Amino acid sequence: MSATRYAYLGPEGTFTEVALRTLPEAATRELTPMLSVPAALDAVRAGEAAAALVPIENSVEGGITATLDALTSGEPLMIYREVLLSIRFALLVRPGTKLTDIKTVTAHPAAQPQVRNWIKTNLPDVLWESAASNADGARLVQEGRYDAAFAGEFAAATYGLEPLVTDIHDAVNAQTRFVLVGRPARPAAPTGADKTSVVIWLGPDRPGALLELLQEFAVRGVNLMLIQSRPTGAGIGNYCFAVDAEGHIADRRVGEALMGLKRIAPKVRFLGSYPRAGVTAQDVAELRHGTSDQEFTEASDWLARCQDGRA
Ligand SMILES: O=C(O)C(=O)Cc1ccccc1
Repeated sequence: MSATRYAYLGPEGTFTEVALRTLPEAATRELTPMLSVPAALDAVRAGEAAAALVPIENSVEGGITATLDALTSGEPLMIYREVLLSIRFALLVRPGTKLTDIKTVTAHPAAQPQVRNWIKTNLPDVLWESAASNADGARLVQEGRYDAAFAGEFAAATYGLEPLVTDIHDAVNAQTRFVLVGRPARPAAPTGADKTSVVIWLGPDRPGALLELLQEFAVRGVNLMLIQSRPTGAGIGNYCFAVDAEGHIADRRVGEALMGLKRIAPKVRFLGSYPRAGVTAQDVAELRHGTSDQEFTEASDWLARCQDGRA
């Protein structure tokens, strides 16, 4: 693999590939499908790919744990972009298969909570087995290993299948969030609508430790967009916390919150500051009045004037 390639969760025909192709820079890169999220991230760590696009969160069940864990452990990596994609599944079958023929279905584990009700209504006795990705499930149906796969309708042609049912989605407006991950480097400059991701280890049992963590953000008016606990692997009760916060590490209040965390937590891993998908700087400014660096500077100048008797 060449170091300029972008890796992604493959094989060909995943939602991840569709998400990757929405990035303008993907048009100039060779795109290399990988069999799993850890394999895609390891290709980046090994310098075999410049970056990898992987699914990290969906609006139905939250964090995609395999991705969070692969970012939390191993050689550090950083997130440089995010992509949001609305997800609709199709039930892909070998040509000629009818709904009544289907005894087994497959897809990526993150697909299951998004189609569970549909299965209950339409295929109540079916056996579900997980696949490495939705396109991998389609490939397994082509091979005859399962009767049907939930995947993007666009994957049908690649695997010689046909969409028996389309537009399957238990939750309205189900979205999946993907992140473009590279080796650590300076984050892109703030855009005014940014997100910062960190993982925080709080150490052995200490009453109020999680509250202290949250306070570092709350007292500075930093909004949190995701907090997910993950086992550290060191036994029952040992967790770290993956946190997404609004803002950029170069924003004063976000930088100060991270410094606060560094002081109270035994270990903090900075996973990057990057532009938010689907939100503009104007949206953020309207929603978060009083939190920009400029407003901080004005308030601090006013305080200095008060202290000097010049207010
Ligand atoms: O990209 C894919 O096709 C995947 O397998 C990951 C996934 C799973 C569920 C919804 C969106 C993406």
